[in-house]
Amino acid sequence: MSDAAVRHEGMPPGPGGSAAFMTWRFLRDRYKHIPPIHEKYGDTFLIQLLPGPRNLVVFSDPADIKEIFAADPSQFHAGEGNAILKPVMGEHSLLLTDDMEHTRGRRLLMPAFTGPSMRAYQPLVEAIAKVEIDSWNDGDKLITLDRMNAITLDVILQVVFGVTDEERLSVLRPKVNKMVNIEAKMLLAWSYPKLFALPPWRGYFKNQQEVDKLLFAEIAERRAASDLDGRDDVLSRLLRVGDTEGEEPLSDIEMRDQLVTLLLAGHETTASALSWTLHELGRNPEIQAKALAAADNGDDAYLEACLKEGMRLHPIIDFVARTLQSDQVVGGWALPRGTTVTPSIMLSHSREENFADAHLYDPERFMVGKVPANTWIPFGGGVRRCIGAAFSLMEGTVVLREVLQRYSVEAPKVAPNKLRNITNVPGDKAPVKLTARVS
Ligand code: HEM
Repeated sequence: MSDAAVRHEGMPPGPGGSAAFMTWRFLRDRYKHIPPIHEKYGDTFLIQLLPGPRNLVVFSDPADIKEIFAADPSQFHAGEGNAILKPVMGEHSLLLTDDMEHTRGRRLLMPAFTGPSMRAYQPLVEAIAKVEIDSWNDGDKLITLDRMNAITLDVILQVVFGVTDEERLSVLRPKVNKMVNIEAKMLLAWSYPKLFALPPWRGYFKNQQEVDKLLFAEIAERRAASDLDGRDDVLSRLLRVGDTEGEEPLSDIEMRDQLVTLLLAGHETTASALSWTLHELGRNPEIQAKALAAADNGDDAYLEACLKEGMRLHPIIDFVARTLQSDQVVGGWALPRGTTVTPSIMLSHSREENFADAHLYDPERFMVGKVPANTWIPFGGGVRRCIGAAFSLMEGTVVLREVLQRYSVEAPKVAPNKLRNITNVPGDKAPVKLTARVS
């Protein structure tokens, strides 16, 4: 038990009732169902979810969220909650591991995601965006989610995996696209392995084996490449780390698991953030006018603010989770071992005391020093904070700049939230009408 003071009796309040019904509501449309529960029960509440049922305590007060992110990671596990993804991501995935293996993965991966590396990735991201935008025309109805997904997939393949040869890319693209599309029914096979013998599960896993084969071949070839030291992609950087960090370098299987993790964690998330941002700019002409000027003047700070505000208003992932390995006092509540504590990103981002007129899209909030700590948390926090946060902000800013230099956008109607896999995407894929800008 931690030594923080207990301030409340028993478990936090919550809606009770059937766990099956709560689970169904949570999986189906939590964007609609969680806010009224928050309104009724306050900043901390308990919901029960299947299987189990297990207790999930949702937190939205910034002080409690700070406490969870700063807590001892050996007692607040994040990896075990993602175990369902093991058959795809692999047992060494950064998302799935805890304790020493997680610390090792983080230490080896981190250098590829810090400032100097970010600057090296920019020119290729820019080039990938330009190729996509060259295929657009004045007056087109652009399905932003699809087109942003095309860009972010190529960014992962070229900038992260380092595959730039067009012939290889055309083999990888459709296979990797199939792999990232993890529908709920695919997850069923992981609980009932006999399903693997039947279509569509058989097809999904055969495809995964083909992607793995290609990745192992790429890793082997790159290890032996004479130009490894001069290469800028993430895979090459990961192959170079090891000895200097005082760690065994990543093995081929670890490398494969981390690459698939970066693909699954970094592709659709960044595409959704971009799609929501273009949608909001298309709904707010005055803000868009500022963003167009920022794109023309190289004012990346304003473009980044547009992206951050898009992620605030439309959290791409709506909560993160930590499972208690021992009895703990969290936010003044004495919670038993096994409880899952979840900082709610969705509720944090909609707090009026932190974000006045929280329902409005207003990038100005992110212009230097205005957002209080632990209130804007789209990337989670603590030792598990998204390792790709700086990467996705760099990528998103570059793509926005390239798009807005060439086109203004107009969004016909408000897009609904839709959960796809675990990502909050615009339900109608956020179409916009493109108008070419005269340069
Ligand atoms: C808008 C884009 C993105 C969003 C909203 C996002 C969000 C998140 C969130 C909420 C977490 C969990 C953090 C926690 O538990 O506290 C996470 C973890 C992670 N993300 Fe991202 N992410 C994005 C882009 C990326 C990119 C581009 C990459 C890599 C190329 C990436 C790789 C990862 C990895 C490897 C983890 C696991 C970190 C760990 O457990 O130590 N993400 N991300």
